[in-house]
Amino acid sequence: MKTIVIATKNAGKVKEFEHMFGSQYKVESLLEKKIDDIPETGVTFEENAIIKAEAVRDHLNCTVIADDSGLEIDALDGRPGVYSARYAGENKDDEANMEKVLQELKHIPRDRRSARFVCVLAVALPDGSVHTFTGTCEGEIAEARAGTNGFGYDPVFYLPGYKKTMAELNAEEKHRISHRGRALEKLWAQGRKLLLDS
Ligand SMILES: O=P(O)(O)OP(=O)(O)OP(=O)(O)OC[C@H]1O[C@@H](n2cnc3c(O)ncnc32)[C@H](O)[C@@H]1O
Ligand SMILES: [Mg+2]
Repeated sequence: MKTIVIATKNAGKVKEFEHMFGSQYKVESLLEKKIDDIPETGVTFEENAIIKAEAVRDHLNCTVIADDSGLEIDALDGRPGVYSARYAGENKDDEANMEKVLQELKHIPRDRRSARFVCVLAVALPDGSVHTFTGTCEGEIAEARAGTNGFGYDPVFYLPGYKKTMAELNAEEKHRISHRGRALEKLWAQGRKLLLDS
């Protein structure tokens, strides 16, 4: 089976990639490789995805996929955005991040709680090229956490069409509509050849 390297140390993402690449690839991540933390110095998801993919590609000399993602809240002018992982502090605490968002939106009524998840996948190839694929998922910030599936901000991300938070969907349902699922769909449709040829 072919191996695909995902340049992430986020266990929640790894689980989703394992699910999505399914039987076709053996997924390896930075959880089991000795690679220093890569500073995410970009100001856009795309810049950060490219930084992570290229750094790991240059280190391992193979095809690498990186995922930079986050939550954009309209009432907060798009924050936390690229700072989603460290919104409440350097230790990347999902609970603290959600609490901060809920507090900041405490007095914001339902019709002004719109938000979206964004995911940019960057595929860096050994020939030096890099290709990006973007997916988004629209929703609202709930007034309280609900659900235990998924990871990160999923318990506070409410999907009006489903009357559930992202953390109340099962893995299949999340992948069908999520920012990551949609970005991967584009990668499959437009960039699959990149992976097959590499
Ligand atoms: O950089 P890597 O090593 O991949 O891991 P990370 O956790 O730092 O990942 P990002 O820099 O892309 O930051 C993403 C942030 O957005 C959150 N996030 C991304 N995708 C999500 C999803 O599907 N559901 C809930 N939260 C998500 C996640 O919890 C992080 O706080
Ligand atoms: Mg990160």
